[in-house]
Amino acid sequence: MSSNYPIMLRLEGKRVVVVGGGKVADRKISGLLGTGARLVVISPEATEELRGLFHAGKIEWVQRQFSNRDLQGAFMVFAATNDKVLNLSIKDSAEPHQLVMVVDDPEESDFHLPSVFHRGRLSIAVSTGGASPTLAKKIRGQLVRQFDVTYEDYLDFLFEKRKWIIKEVADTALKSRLLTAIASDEFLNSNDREGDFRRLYQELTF
Ligand SMILES: C[C@@]1(CC(=O)O)c2cc3[nH]c(cc4nc(cc5[nH]c(cc(n2)[C@H]1CCC(=O)O)[C@@](C)(CC(=O)O)[C@@H]5CCC(=O)O)C(CC(=O)O)=C4CCC(=O)O)c(CCC(=O)O)c3CC(=O)O
Ligand SMILES: NC(=O)C1=CN([C@@H]2O[C@H](COP(=O)(O)OP(=O)(O)OC[C@H]3O[C@@H](n4cnc5c(N)ncnc54)[C@H](O)[C@@H]3O)[C@@H](O)[C@H]2O)C=CC1
Repeated sequence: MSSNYPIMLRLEGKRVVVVGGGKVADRKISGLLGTGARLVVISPEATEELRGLFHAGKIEWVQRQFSNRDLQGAFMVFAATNDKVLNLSIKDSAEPHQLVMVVDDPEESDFHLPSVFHRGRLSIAVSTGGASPTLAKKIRGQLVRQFDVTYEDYLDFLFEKRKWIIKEVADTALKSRLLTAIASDEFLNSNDREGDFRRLYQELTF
């Protein structure tokens, strides 16, 4: 069995087409909100949530059955209807470069989704490779407790400090010591990260 290759996609401005407007389409769309993708749902029916998103201008809803031309210009496609034959034919009519997920056929899909949560810049994704989405969800629940909201501010601190270190510190040994130090539990749990960083920098440079 070949292994899957995890990546973090930047979808800003890209057309993402979800065919179907049921519970599964709904969950896929909610994971895509906030990515900046141009979200298009093609389906004669849609859930309450999807209708709400359409009325709020967050998604486009083409209220009719799927037609092959809907795939034009799509970067990513979810074949998420309750019609297995149609879902497969959507995959068949896509261009080879389009990323297609067939929600009821993992083997025919170019990708599948992990169970995800975000703490600001930190994203944690769990995948069981199709073995058990339920287990992926359960493991996510365990990690949510372990990686609490503290990480949100902490990641912002790391982001800013790392940018500063890369720009200001030329010495590679010092750079590496600083980057290692700020990624420690001491900084995670500190009440005064800025102060601790100043002190550490002084210790190491004077
Ligand atoms: C292959 C994959 C492709 C894909 O990405 O869709 C896929 C496929 C299928 N899912 C099915 C069922 C369920 N999926 C969920 C939930 C989630 N499914 C997700 C991902 C994936 N699902 C990919 C594999 C990920 C992995 O293995 O790690 C999550 C993680 C992410 C997301 O959807 O955003 C999200 C949890 C999010 C969260 O809350 O954290 C639940 C539980 C629930 O709803 O509570 C059930 C019912 C219980 C059960 O079956 O376990 C069926 C059977 C349909 C049928 O019975 O016909 C298929 C089709 C098949 O397996 O053939
Ligand atoms: N990958 C995943 O995470 C999961 C996948 N599934 C699979 O996903 C399928 C869909 O599940 P639900 O969303 O619960 O079904 P659903 O019955 O709630 O929704 C199906 C949707 O497809 C639309 N549809 C039907 N024919 C269409 C057409 N010709 N063109 C456009 N839209 C059309 C319907 O209007 C409806 O909105 C199920 O059959 C199941 O096998 C189920 C659970 C999880």
